[in-house]
Amino acid sequence: MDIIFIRELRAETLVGIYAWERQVRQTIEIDLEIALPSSRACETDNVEDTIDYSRVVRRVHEELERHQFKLLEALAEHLARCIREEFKAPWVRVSVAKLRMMHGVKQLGVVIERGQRPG
Ligand SMILES: Nc1nc2c(c(=O)[nH]1)N=C([C@H](O)[C@@H](O)CO)CN2
Repeated sequence: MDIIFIRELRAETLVGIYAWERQVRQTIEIDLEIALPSSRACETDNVEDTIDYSRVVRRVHEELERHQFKLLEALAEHLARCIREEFKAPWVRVSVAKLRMMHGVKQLGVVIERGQRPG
C-alpha cells in the first residue's frame, strides 16, 4: 500500500463548543495520511496516476472556510469523508489538533481512521 502524507497543515477556522470559539478563529494543525488507490504513479511518473497532495491541501482550506464545527471529531469526519469521496482514497487517517488550548498542554485533538487500509 502506498500512502501520501501531509503534516502540520495549519489552518484558521471557527471550531469549538463554547460561544467565544464560534466567533474567534483558532489555528488548528492537521496531519493526513491518505492511501492511494494504486501504485501506478511509481511506474508512470505521472501526477494523473496519484493523488495530487497540493489539491488536497487546497480542498482542506476550502472546506474549513465553508463549514463550522463544534467538535474536532466532527471536523475530522468531514475531512475524511471529503478526501475519500473526492480523491477515491480507500483509507485515510486524519489528525486534528488545537494548539496550546490549555495551560501545560502543547496540543489537544483527535485522530480518526476511515475506510479499509489495503493490505
Ligand atoms: N473530545 C473533545 N473534547 C473537547 C473538544 C473537542 O472538540 N473534542 N472541544 C472542547 C472545546 O471546544 C475546547 O477546545 C475549548 O477548551 C473541549 N473538549
